[in-house]
Amino acid sequence: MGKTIAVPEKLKEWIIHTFNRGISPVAILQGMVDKGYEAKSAYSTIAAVIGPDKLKEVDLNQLTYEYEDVGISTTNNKIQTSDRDVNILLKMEKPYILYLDNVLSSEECDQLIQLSKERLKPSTVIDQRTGEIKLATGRTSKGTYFSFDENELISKLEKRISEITNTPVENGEGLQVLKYEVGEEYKLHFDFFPTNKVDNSKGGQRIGTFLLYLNDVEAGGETVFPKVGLSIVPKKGAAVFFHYGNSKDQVDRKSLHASIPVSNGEKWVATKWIRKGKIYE
Ligand SMILES: O=C(O)CCC(=O)C(=O)O
Ligand SMILES: [Fe+2]
Repeated sequence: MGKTIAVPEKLKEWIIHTFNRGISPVAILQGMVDKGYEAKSAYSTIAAVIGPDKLKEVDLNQLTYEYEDVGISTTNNKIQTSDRDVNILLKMEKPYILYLDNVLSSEECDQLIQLSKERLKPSTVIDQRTGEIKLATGRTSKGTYFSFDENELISKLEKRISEITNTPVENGEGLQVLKYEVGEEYKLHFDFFPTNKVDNSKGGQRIGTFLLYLNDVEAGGETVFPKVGLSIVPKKGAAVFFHYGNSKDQVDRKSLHASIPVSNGEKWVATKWIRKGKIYE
């Protein structure tokens, strides 16, 4: 026989009301955990009110993120790499975020933009009337990838990122460069993979993102973390590093983020997603 638990009347009403509004039991559970309920007791409470079968898919392990030491020493207000001193402008613990300046020189930013420009292909669409491929109007967002160790500049940056983040270069995915024009954005998202879609043969889950700002943006284009009300203003040569995966394969949902629309000028960024283990041999 299952344990009977006494659920306060108000809480019971709230759970039933929320469930009847179409909110999924998992979201109700997440909401209770976010409000401070312990995951297991929130689970038993909801199970007692609407039935345990509704919570079958829930992975309790993913409900509360355990913060671990990321292994980056920040006591000197800077991080020393073999070719550069990087300044720490901001530190946040939960989620773990560092805003760093002087990560790239102005020349390195320009070089990376230049190299990317050559490979950005204008977005195309198929003309619905004639079937011909034509340039898309209004869709100007573009991106490109550099493969691991692709050229001298990329290798130098990969080494620097690895030293700053204290992760092996082999854990980093190929650098992605994105260009946003006025009005373009990157809507709210997580960078980690859905926890049931992790490929352990390729380094496993993503655990961190190293985002480099390659130019100064005239207006807009901030990287925002709405769960903690943080907005990072792009600055040429600066970078934001956020960490969201631990040794228990949990992911930090506080790392939700977006790039808000550019309102004036353009925005260039380079992203390196870092996995838990080695992607390449
Ligand atoms: O451009 C930004 O500020 C955010 C980019 C981003 O979230 C990503 O590349 O995953
Ligand atoms: Fe992202």
